[in-house]
Amino acid sequence: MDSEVGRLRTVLLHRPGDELKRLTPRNNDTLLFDSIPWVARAQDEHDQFADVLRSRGVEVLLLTDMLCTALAEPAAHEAGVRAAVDRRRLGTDLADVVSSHLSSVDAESLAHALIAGMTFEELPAAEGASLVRKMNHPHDFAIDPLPNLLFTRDSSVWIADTAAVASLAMPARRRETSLLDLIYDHHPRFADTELAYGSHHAPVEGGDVLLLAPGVLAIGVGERTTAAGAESLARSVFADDLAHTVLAVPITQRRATMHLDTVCTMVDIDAVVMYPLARDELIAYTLRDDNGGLRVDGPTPFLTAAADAMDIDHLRVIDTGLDPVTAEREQWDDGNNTLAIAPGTVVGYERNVETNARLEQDGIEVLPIAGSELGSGRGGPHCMSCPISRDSIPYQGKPK
Ligand SMILES: NC(=O)NCCC[C@H](N)C(=O)O
Repeated sequence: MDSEVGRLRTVLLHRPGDELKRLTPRNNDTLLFDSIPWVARAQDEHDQFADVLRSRGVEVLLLTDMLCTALAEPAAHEAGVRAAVDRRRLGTDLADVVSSHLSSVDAESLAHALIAGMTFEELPAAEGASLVRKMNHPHDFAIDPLPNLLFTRDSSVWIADTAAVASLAMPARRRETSLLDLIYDHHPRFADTELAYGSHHAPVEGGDVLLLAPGVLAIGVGERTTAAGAESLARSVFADDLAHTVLAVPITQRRATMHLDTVCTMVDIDAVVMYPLARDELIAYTLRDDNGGLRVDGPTPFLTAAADAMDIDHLRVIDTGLDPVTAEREQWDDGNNTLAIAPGTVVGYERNVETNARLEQDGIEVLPIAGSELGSGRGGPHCMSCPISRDSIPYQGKPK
């Protein structure tokens, strides 16, 4: 997979489940949701998203199904139990109880515990006293839920035929990558898949990684991905021959712009939808391999650096919204966060009326989906999808 826009063949989604039912007004900020979603409606909206993709010939893999299949293998089941049980939180006695309970349950129940977490009152009864059990409220989490698993773009990103497991920055999301490790290591579908990066490296989240063109990556550096992460992913993709140029793009460190894909996504081979303020302000450092070392040039304006690296005259930019206020509102509601399913065809939230109209005016087909509940986690179609296979795009470079 060498672009963000080649015809989408296979994508990994996560249909939200009981983990969303764990959100309360007391924990939603820590768990990175802006409000408490209506879970059944969020599931309907997600089903509609998956159906739109299927109707266009995309194979949709669901993370829970993939995890259950992976966990059917005994080694994966053991690794899953280890990933669920935090001995520092539970203490030795209770950790042993929880481990032995989870070791005895089937793959579906273990997957449920890994995704939806477990409260203290849901733990199995056991002989003997546990101070930890006594001193925690029954509704406290013994295993944290993972409501942000919905945003499969962030936990892993495919570059060429390689799956790069991310290194997530926020404590509420860190354990997600252990589930991706289980799937990529143990699901038969990925037996021959090369793996890259991983959670032991400096922070990189997939929503910051955009495949601008074959061999060209842009990596946002901001609230989630650090400069060390961008440098380390650049070294890794150069060493594996997955890219020749990486653009490290500083983005404002705040929630509205937590990832590069919140301000810019590709909608065609040579076009992006972009937040106007970002268009004027974004810069990029250009990283290339220098005989095993790194060469860093710039900064230069992002759009110039991108066109140079992509070897095209210029990158077409379609603005979010109509006026600055509409643009700000629609950027917040993920108007920029489109998922391309082919060059010039994208999925976008229906609520971003002005941005979608601009896209259509510029010849981009928009397949609208509802997102009133899904959007409460602050992520759109691009965040909610991890493309695994796309057709190659025709070479766009200028004739030499
Ligand atoms: N690529 C993205 O922008 N993903 C959205 C992630 C939203 C999630 N609630 C988070 O804060 O990480």
